Amino acid sequence: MSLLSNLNPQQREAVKYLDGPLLVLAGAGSGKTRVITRKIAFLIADCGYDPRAITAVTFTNKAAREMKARVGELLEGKTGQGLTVCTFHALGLTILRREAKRLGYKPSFSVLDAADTQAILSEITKAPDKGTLRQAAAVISNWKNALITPDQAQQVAADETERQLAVAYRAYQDTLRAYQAMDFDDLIRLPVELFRCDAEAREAWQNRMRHLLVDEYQDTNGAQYELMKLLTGPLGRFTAVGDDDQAIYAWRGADIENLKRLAEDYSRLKIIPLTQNYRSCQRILRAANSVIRNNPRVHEKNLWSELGIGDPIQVVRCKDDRNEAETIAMRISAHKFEHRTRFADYAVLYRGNHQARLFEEALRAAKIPYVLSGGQSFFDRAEIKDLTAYLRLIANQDDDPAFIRAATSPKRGIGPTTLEKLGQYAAERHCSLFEAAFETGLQSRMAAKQLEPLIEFGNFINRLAFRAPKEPAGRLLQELLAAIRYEEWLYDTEDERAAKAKWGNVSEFVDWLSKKGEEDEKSLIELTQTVSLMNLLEGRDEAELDAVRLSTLHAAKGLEFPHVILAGVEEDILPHRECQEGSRLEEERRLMYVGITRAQKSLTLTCCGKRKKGGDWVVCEPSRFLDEIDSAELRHSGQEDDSAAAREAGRNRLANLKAMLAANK
Ligand SMILES: Nc1ncnc2c1ncn2[C@@H]1O[C@H](COP(=O)(O)OP(=O)(O)OP(=O)(O)O)[C@@H](O)[C@H]1O
Ligand SMILES: [Mg+2]
Repeated sequence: MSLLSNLNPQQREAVKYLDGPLLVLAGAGSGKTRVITRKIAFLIADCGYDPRAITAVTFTNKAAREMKARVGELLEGKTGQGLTVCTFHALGLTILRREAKRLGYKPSFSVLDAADTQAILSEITKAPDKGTLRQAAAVISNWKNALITPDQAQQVAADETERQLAVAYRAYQDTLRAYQAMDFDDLIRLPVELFRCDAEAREAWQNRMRHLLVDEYQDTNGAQYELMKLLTGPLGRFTAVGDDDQAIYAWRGADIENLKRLAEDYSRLKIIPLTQNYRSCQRILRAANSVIRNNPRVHEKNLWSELGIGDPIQVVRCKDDRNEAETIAMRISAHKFEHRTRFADYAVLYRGNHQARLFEEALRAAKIPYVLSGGQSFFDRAEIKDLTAYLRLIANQDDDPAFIRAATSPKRGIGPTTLEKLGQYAAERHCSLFEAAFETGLQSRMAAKQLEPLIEFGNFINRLAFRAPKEPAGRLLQELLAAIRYEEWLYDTEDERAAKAKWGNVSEFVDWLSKKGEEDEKSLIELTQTVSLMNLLEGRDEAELDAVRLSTLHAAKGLEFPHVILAGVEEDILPHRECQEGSRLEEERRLMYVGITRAQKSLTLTCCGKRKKGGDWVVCEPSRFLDEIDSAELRHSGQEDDSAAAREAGRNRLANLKAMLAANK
């Protein structure tokens, strides 16, 4: 197969174009991601590029894995060895691992996740509640993403609150440095800082990278854009693809202005639009177009499709949230039976994580297998965080948060008083907790009973740290778990069911790390840094299960499913209660657009008459976005009609369905 077959003329042009910077600006399902995958294979197989000279950036680790696999298939045996496909953060991590020393870091620095950084910020700001803390974290993160230093933040601070935040920002950065730790924003910000002031490093990376491809460009932030510019040099050897109508990460610092900036910064920028949609039936596409038309748009796109008209879009009104979940489960069962599909053909998408619980319950009750994405990550579980604390400390003994967590789980006689004394001593000596534990000065301040477990713990970590660079990660982990008697501790402190579940997670984590260590030939230290990144947006690899996908709208970006159920299409949910006007409402509308355009063959929108919120019933109204779809495309049904006749009809349908399912067994 030619690498240029099954592409339309515009796609083909985009794949072949190598004369300068290129932006493919096009609507959902128009084949942007396909252009990237093909172009990578084309550069390697037809243009003779060394795979090591090509980097592609995707939005999630999962998307990266899929893209890499797809390129592998396209290359049909030709080797793509050395090709980099990863997220912006993983790319930053790769750069920093090699260049850490130039920035005054050791290569085994820690990567902190959001929970760790919030804990540090909470110490610094003494924020009275979670809301204030989150806000402080957001302001600082925005500064970092806009490449504003603590000094500059102090200068531009508009009022006393901002001035205080700027002071906190500096303290926060100093703390991270003392811990030899970086947060997610640093993974982008620091390479930019390096490349801006170190011409040698910059040129080395520019020479190494012959072409950079960026998917979902509309959701990059200022720092990511700067990194892309610095990496691709003045010639702008890149292909960016994106859709301004799908920009849904402004709340995390993404800046849609980056699309405009591209045209301003590169006078030679070539822009290729794509207009044919290959994903969705016409009705779905018309609905998507009619919703997004209500946003003021710079780039009008009128997507069309040849995939037939398709079924009307179902709007199902449910009595309440529980009934919504049950209705969805029932409809999936019935639809699957009728159309002989797979569970994996269905996705239930929703605005907020809290909506997932009822869907999980209903699917479980109906014996429908499901996978959850965008929810609480596997890596956020307490038992996994305990283990990663050990790993982080083994890699980097300056990491105080990891020290505290590892030293106290399982309990080993290092209590709060010991830690407080140790902390005071370390602060006076300007050293890490780990280092302080071994200092002779500490002995005069602590009883032997307190000191002993500290020294023992320190020696234990030292022994593992010595072996970590050389030995297989899996074996080391097994030994670690046995030595700290983690399983026993779980059974001592938790009830049996919880302990069993947690130990199951730990075992799975160890298997996962061992496998990854072998596959990628990575040491425990490198794996540890990667684990923090896994937290960012998604869970671990889901095996290829035949299961319904439960996902937030944000996490569904770039994906497609034959049958999509968009749940909770109600005022105060979608659009979200806090996003009722202006640019925030527009972002909600884009979220709705992203949701609709995930569907290939059928789309169902559900909404409830009332919902339980904090123990009380709240009356709900259908979303204004429903009114934006031409009513001729919609077919309404549901239980709003609570008459005896309607209930009777509902019961009959349920009985019929049960009979059908029984006959199918
Ligand atoms: N020329 C083509 N011929 C046939 N199928 C195509 C073509 N281009 C793309 N497709 C298919 O259309 C679907 C959508 O493509 P793709 O995911 O690349 O779109 P996209 O623009 O990246 O969408 P999104 O904006 O949602 O990320 C995929 O199933 C892809 O395989
Ligand atoms: Mg895509």
